[in-house]
Amino acid sequence: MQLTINSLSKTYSNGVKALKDVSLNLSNGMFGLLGPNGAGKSSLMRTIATLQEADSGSIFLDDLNVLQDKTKVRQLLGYLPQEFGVYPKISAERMLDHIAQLKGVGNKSERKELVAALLDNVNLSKDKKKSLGTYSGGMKQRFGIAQALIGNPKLIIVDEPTAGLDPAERNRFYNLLSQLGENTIVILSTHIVEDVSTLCSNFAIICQGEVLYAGQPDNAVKEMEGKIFTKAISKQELSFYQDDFTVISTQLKTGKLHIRVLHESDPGKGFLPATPNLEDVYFSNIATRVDVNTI
Ligand SMILES: Nc1ncnc2c1ncn2[C@@H]1O[C@H](COP(=O)(O)OP(=O)(O)OP(=O)(O)O)[C@@H](O)[C@H]1O
Repeated sequence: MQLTINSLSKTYSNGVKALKDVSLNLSNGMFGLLGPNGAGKSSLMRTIATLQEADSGSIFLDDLNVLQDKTKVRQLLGYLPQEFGVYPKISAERMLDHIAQLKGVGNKSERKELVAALLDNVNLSKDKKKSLGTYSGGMKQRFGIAQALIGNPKLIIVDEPTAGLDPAERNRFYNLLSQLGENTIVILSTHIVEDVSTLCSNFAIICQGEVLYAGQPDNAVKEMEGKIFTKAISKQELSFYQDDFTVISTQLKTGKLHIRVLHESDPGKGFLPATPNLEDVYFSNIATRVDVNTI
């Protein structure tokens, strides 16, 4: 399948331009949509999920016009929104059975089998009788994936799923997501660079409603080779370095400020060459729009 987004724009009634001429091409596999808070990720996800209108532009899932044929799109869609409410007193098993019924799985024994397979898939079988209100953040997210998988969706959208998960739960969630990508388009919206480097074969960086970069994580990192340099400085010197260099990240460690700069060639002045990573790609792109130095 192919998801083709062409020149999509959206301005909210308060004047915020959430999407500005966004164009992206997605194929089967995991696609990371990376951007800071307020970048426009959720606006894009909600538009693809047919939950809100765009002002202009088009989205096609193969030949299907997403912005017009909403009912057909919803039959192919699995959506895990950023915030989703659960009925606290109902068990995961009963809730999944109910959602499966709503999604048209009428036969009771078929539903039972489906729910058991889903619970097993997201590793919640042993907790299936517990009420959803007692679930941890990670368990809720895994339940969210289970409900999104009902009906064998061809397009799965997960909006910032790992925010707030502890490392073990995040790993469990990564493992679950990485099994999904092969025959479906999975769009993972996140502000966590590690989510993309761990899971995604393709990604885009979005900031202030615009796509700043689209490509493969490995290639993006390769393009940075020989251009990232690091130096430990005192905190007071930062503004001086910011005047002369593109400082893309700062990290305070044992009283020293470790800065990373983007520079076409060795800047000298005590800088050391550094091995680039996806965070460098991310910060060097968004540094053109927002202040990335947070001390
Ligand atoms: N319904 C709305 N009405 C007005 N402005 C909105 C609405 N929804 C979002 N915005 C604004 O649009 C911009 C993009 O928001 P959006 O939620 O799409 O970004 P995001 O990348 O998902 O951010 P976050 O990671 O914080 O969820 C922000 O400036 C936000 O305040």
